[in-house]
Amino acid sequence: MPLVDIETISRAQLEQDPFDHAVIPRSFVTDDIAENLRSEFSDVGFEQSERTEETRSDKQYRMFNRNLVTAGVVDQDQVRALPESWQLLVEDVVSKSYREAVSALTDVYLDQCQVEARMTRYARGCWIEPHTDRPDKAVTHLFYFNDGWNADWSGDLHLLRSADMNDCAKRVLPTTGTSVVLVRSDRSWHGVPPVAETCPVDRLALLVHFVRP
Ligand SMILES: O=C(O)CCC(=O)C(=O)O
Ligand SMILES: [Fe+2]
Repeated sequence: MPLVDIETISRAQLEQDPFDHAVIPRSFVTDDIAENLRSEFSDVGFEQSERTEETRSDKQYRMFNRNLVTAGVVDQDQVRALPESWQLLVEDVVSKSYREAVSALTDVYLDQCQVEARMTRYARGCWIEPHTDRPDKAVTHLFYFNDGWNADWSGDLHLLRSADMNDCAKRVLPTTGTSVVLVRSDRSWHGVPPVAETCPVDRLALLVHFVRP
């Protein structure tokens, strides 16, 4: 039995403004499953990843990552160390039924794509500047795992009309069960402003990418 709600994902509403995306408030089969994944989100095994040079050729960011699936291959050493709920979730994100659900929702052909998946933690000051994602990332699915999120903490997902973080069409708080599907295009601007210094918790997410070979 999948943990992700295949029916809900495949039948979610694809919005066109500011670019093709869907916000899914309840992405797991039950609230108990979502809550269990939240409570078992890892707090070890993350590596800091940062790019903040002023002389820049690519997007700037700071976050902590734990890679679970790379180029379609599950990192068994990482995944075996996870609690059972997260092992099952990794099985879901590499499954055929999940891929078909995301394809049905987005109308993007994903059969040739390789799945990548990583857990991220954004501590205070972590962020990612506005970007559209690499062109080979056909579709991205972001799952969030915070037990509530105060809008004053910043660090929420911004869907943008341009490369300007202030040119924001929609904001999504990173609360448990919420997920967001983004269809990559030259217009798919999004970013996460820095998590506020007053924020008492890390921002927790699972990022799934369908990458064209
Ligand atoms: O964590 C998020 O909400 C977005 C992250 C993102 O856009 C990325 O890593 O490319
Ligand atoms: Fe992104």
